[in-house]
Amino acid sequence: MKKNLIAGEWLGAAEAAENRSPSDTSDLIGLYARGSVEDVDLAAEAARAAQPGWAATSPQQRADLLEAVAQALLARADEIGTLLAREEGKTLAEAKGETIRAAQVFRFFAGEAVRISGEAVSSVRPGVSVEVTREPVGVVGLITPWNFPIAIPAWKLAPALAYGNTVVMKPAELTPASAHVLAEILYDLGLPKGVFNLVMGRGSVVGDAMVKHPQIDAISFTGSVPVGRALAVEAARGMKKIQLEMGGKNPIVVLDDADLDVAVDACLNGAFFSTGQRCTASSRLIVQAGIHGVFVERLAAGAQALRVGDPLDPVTQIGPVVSESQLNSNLAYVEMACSEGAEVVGGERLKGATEGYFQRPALFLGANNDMRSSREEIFGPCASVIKVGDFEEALTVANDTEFGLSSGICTNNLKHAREFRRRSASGMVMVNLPTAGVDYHVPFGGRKGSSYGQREQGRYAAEFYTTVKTAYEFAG
Ligand SMILES: NC(=O)C1=CN([C@@H]2O[C@H](COP(=O)(O)OP(=O)(O)OC[C@H]3O[C@@H](n4cnc5c(N)ncnc54)[C@H](OP(=O)(O)O)[C@@H]3O)[C@@H](O)[C@H]2O)C=CC1
Ligand SMILES: O=C(O)CCC(=O)C(=O)O
Repeated sequence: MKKNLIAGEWLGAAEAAENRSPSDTSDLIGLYARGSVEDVDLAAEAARAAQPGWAATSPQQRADLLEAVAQALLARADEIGTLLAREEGKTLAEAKGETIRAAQVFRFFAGEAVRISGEAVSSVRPGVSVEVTREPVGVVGLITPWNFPIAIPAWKLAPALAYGNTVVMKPAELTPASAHVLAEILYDLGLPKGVFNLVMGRGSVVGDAMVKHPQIDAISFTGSVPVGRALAVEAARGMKKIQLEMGGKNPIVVLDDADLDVAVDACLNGAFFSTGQRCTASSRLIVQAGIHGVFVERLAAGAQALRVGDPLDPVTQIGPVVSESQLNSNLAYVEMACSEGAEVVGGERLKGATEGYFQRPALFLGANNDMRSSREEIFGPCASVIKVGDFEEALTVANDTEFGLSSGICTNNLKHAREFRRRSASGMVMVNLPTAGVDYHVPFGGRKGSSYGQREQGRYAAEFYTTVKTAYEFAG
């Protein structure tokens, strides 16, 4: 059994969860400890005890540690990428890319650790000086999803450690292996005990205990809207800081003047790569009438030509869906789109060489924005195609959603590109690019029902992982 890392020790558990590959259910990756409420207690206490010491380390020590993690991830990118592809199902190229991205995140925050700064401000009172500084929040709880099993832990953990916090982390039970490797790397690098604690297990047990724990000061969560909302209520009860990254129903507008190749590539990539299992996936393709016919023809041909299969086979472009329940949910949305009047192309379950959860990418043609299949996040390889008359209608439809994570436009018209960037009600806007696939060093997050609290990633991560102190001094 792979064990939890709590207070610097590897601790087993009474129960273990099987980690099986979604592309081959006979491939048992391993048994992973299923932690308990008591494990959360131990981890939170250990993190609390370790926090003052960790905050007192020099920025250079923390930077060196984060840089060493980056190097370890890079040195093992092939091995970790293969493990990640096996446990989550994204292709080997995507999984290796994600591992490298995790390393880049650690390297970025190694730099940030030595750049923590404040402000000296003139007081309005004579003889008084004012200084604004940043301090760690304390103990942070990180609850991470299955769709980016190493990058999301990395972009929560690296800033947490860089700014002097200690951590209790719970990865998704579907994909604990990548997070476990991260824990092994930190352990092998000799991180002081209690600074980083890994508690694997069920969200309803471990995650729930984390958000309720009095020794955990802040929670950073990525996952579904219902769980995120429930955590926010619980965090408010305990007066904890909280940051939520949740769903999306991200639009790409394709205008008549778009470069057809660029638009088709952006939509295929945004909608279907990583099996559509990205909160930034392009799930609503909003297409102007003049280009609609030729665009749909090219898009449908492209979607049907995508090679679905074993993520470890280098020719595969689309891996399996992550789990049977997610596949069943996707298939129900395919049926729903059909019964709502859309013309469905693809979307059926595929038989692979192995027993896995393979699904052909699905397009819901002739959809409108009122259909449930166009409004609810599916989180699979499914995209609605919605025809519109002009730019204004496209923008209105794009913004007509309870979400607001990422949005995109394909156009060669500078005025429309600029207008879209200005008036899109989303946290991230892409021009001639897929809505998914973001840089690691700039803020990530959305508006409306997609996100809550401060932004993740880049320098903006400091807003969540630090707290500001304003000090006044009278020099006499
Ligand atoms: N924004 C995003 O990137 C993601 C969005 N999603 C959306 O969520 C849907 C369902 O996916 P799912 O994995 O079930 O998402 P969840 O929100 O259930 O899971 C995300 C994380 O939260 C944990 N969790 C679950 N329940 C609780 C709880 N009561 N208290 C604290 N933590 C909890 C999970 O643990 P565990 O899984 O171990 O039980 C996991 O670590 C997807 O179809 C998709 O729409 C999913 C993943 C990522
Ligand atoms: O699009 C990306 O690069 C990141 C997506 C993401 O963070 C997510 O799906 O949770």
